[in-house]
Amino acid sequence: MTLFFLVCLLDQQSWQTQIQGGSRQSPIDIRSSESVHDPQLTPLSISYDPSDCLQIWNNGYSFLVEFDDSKDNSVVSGGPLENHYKLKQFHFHWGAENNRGSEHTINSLVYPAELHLVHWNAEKFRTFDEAIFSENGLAVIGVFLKLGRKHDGLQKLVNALPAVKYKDSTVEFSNFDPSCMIPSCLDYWTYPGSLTTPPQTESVTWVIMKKPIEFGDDQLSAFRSLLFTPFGEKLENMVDNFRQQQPLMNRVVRATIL
Ligand SMILES: NS(=O)(=O)c1ccc(NC(=O)NCCCCO)cc1
Ligand SMILES: [Zn+2]
Repeated sequence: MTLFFLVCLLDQQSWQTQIQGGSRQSPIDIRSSESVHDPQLTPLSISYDPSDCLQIWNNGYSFLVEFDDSKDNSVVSGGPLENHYKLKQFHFHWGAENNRGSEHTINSLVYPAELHLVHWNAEKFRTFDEAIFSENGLAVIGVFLKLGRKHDGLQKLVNALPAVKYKDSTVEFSNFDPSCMIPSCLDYWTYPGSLTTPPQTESVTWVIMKKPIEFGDDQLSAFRSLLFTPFGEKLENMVDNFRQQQPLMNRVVRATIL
């Protein structure tokens, strides 16, 4: 009987591959005991220029804080990355309730929210849109958020959210340093994956920070007060904008031992 169920499971996973057309989809559940400590993983080098910050855009799925990627001032390199990658935007995923919200999970532990800092390989590709569809095109840093003390650095962003309540709204937003949302401990997991929303292209090197940052209940409530819907349409709160975990398939998650 066991062999029968094993065959069904493998068939189901191969079926999922056929349906989703991918063998390296994101997010995943990271099983820390199965991750491989890789001594060759160097620390990440993260350098952001607050003056590159341009605007906030409610795209009807999350709110994106967008950066000027025409210069080389806001970049990440090192760690698992062969090249330097430019910051394009950052956004969050969160739940309607505190027991869900993050896309990645750690040993099935869910956080109430997850930050994604989206970077593209400016050494190999000319534009972000080209990089999205290319191997080694993107590097996304994931940071978990847990409820606790108010995050002072995040408050400037929270105060601007009412201006982008509705889908397709934008507001000018400048002089914000995303470094304030990087944990002081730079330990991370890394694995090859995909975008978690369409086009879900398998072009992402994921770097998931091991330690969460803290933010306050009121700050999470401000996220939940955004709307999926445009002005004049039925009010639908922007919540539960996360994807379910995907099969690990034939992948290894590597971990630092900083
Ligand atoms: N959640 S995630 O994996 O970090 C992610 C990041 C970017 C995107 N997509 C994106 O930036 N698209 C901009 C335009 C796509 C095609 O032109 C989707 C998901
Ligand atoms: Zn995301």
